[in-house]
Amino acid sequence: AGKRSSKDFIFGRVIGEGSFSTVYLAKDIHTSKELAIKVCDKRHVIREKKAEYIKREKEVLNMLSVNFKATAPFFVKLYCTFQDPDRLYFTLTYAKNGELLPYITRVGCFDIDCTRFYSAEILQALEHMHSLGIIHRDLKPENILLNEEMHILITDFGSSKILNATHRGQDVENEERAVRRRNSFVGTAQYVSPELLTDKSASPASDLWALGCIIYQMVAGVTPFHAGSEYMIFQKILKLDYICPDGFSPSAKDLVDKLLVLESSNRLGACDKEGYPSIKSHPFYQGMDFETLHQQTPPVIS
Ligand SMILES: NC(=O)Nc1ccc2c(c1)=C(Cc1cc(-c3cccc(C(=O)NCCN4CCCCC4)c3)c[nH]1)C(=O)N=2
Repeated sequence: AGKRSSKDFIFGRVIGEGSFSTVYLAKDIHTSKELAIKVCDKRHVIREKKAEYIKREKEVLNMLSVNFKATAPFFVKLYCTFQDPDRLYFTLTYAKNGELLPYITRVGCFDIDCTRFYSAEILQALEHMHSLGIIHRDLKPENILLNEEMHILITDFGSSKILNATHRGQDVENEERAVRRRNSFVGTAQYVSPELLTDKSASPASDLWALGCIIYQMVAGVTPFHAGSEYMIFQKILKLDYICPDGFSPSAKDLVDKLLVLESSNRLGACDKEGYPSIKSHPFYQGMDFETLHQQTPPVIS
């Protein structure tokens, strides 16, 4: 098939809103397949100087589909991109059951089986992403989607970072640190790691911090750091000011306490060489078979 255009699709309702994109449910008129199409307004992207983020998202989505891993199929796919004079279009996987967030809030909090299963799928996805040098940097339940079979699909790589494999000299490091200081990017307040707030240096351990926040949220029904303003949330993060309420599973608390560590290199898994064996071997995941998660029937969220 030649280059696609918006004429190849029937656009339906809005199923997602980003700061400079809108996601529509759409149907491919040739195959009747349902898709999600992320549409970016070119003028808005240019005015907000976000072209770099758009390019990065496309690069990361292509890396993830070229390096597909059967035991970690936990990412939206990018099928094709096209543009017209005013907009950019990304055709992506449609996740029929939408975002993970409403499932957590609707039932108040997850039981231990659901928390173990869904945090294990997120960990499996992080292991694969990080093995490719990709850091998500804005991991949160709104960016974790659920397909028809209720398995996760991670999305929104607009804030991600790709670590380059080549060795960098100190001068490059200094220059990059200067760029970071100018770089205003931080993720979503409740899930942002301390290092992103202080010296803007993101590492794969920044996603492990977000995983800790998400596990806490699944067990407690609320995020560990919450306050009336982003500024107050940041203060709580930098002081590690959170508590696990009574009744919080002791093994989940032990795991959360080992991920929500201010010094990124001291987080559980941060020093693992390949993947995250020290997180996978934590008692909270006792008996979990990470390699076959995608073939397991997810526990019913109730
Ligand atoms: N920033 C981004 O990249 N955003 C993206 C990218 C790709 C993508 C994306 C967002 C998607 C978002 C999405 C949203 C939804 C959705 C929106 C609103 C309602 C529902 C819905 O009702 N689903 C049925 C399950 N509900 C869930 C909530 C409790 C009641 C039952 C789904 C389905 N898929 C998607 O399917 N594919």
